Amino acid sequence: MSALRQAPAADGAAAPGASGIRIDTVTHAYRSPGRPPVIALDRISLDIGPTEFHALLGPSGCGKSTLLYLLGGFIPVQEGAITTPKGRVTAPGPERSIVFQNFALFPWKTVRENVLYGLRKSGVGREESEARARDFIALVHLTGFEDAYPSQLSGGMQQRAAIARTLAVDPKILLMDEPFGALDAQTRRVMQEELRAIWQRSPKTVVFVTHDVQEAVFLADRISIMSSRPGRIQHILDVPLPKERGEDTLESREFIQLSEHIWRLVREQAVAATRGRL
Ligand SMILES: Nc1ncnc2c1ncn2[C@@H]1O[C@H](COP(=O)(O)OP(=O)(O)OP(=O)(O)O)[C@@H](O)[C@H]1O
Repeated sequence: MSALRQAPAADGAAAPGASGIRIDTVTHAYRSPGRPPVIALDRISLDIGPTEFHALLGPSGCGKSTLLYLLGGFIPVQEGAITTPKGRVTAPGPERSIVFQNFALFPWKTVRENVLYGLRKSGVGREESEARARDFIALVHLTGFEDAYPSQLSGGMQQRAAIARTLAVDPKILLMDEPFGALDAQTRRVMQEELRAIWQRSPKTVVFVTHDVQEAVFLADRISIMSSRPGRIQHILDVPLPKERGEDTLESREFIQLSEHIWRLVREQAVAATRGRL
C-alpha cells in the first residue's frame, strides 16, 4: 500500500530536552514469589513528538497499560529510561495527566467539584477554573449534571466527567487508557471527534491506548502495534490522513484501506499470542 510508510521514528520526534517523550530500551517484568516473571515489556524504544497523537494497539496482555503507567510514573521504571522535557520520569508529574479505563472520580465530589479539583491543583485561579470547568463539562455533554455525584451517573457519564477533568487542565502530555471503552457507540464517536478537535486547538503529546483499530486510525498521527509475551513494538505506522478529521474521514478510501491493513497486522499479533498460550 503506497500511502503506508513503516515509520521507525517520528518526523519531529522528541529529543530529550524538546517536548515529547523518549522511551529508551524499557523492559518491565512483574515478579511474584514462586512464579516465573512475566516480561510485560521487552526493550521498548519509541520517540513520541511534542505535538504527536500516538496510539498503542495490540492484543490483550501485550503491555499497553503497563507502558502507559510507566509513562505516567505510576510504576517505577526497572530497566531503560523514559524522558520528557522535565527530565527522567520517576513519579507522576503535573505535565503528565492520565485518563484511566475506569474513571477514578472522587465519589464524594460532584461533577463540577471533580473538574475544579484538577484545575485548582494545577494552580489555575478561581474564576478561570470556574469558566474552564463550565466549558469542559459542556464539551462532554454533561451540562445540567454539574451538581450530580458520580454514584448518580451512568458509567459512560462518569467517564465523560473524568475526561473533562483531565482535558480542562490542558496538560503537556496526555495519557489515555481506553478512555472511551465504557461509552455507547454514538457517544464514543462524538468524543473521538471532540478529542481530535481539542488536540488540534491545543497540540500536545497524546498517548492513547485502544483495542479499536478504527479509533486508533481516526485519532492518531502514528500507531504502534505491539506483540505480547514479551511485549514488543512490532510495527510503527504513519497515519497519512488529513489533520482535520470528521465523518468524511471515516468514509474515505485511505481510512478504510489503512484500517484494514492495520487490522490485519493486529490480528497477526493476536493469533501469535493465542498460539503462544496453547
Ligand atoms: N500486577 C501484575 N502482576 C503480574 N502480572 C501483571 C500485572 N499487571 C499486568 N500483568 C501482566 O503483564 C502483561 C501486560 O499487561 P497489561 O495490562 O499491561 O497489558 P494490556 O496490553 O494493557 O492488556 P489489555 O489490553 O487486556 O488491557 C500481561 O501478561 C499481564 O497479565
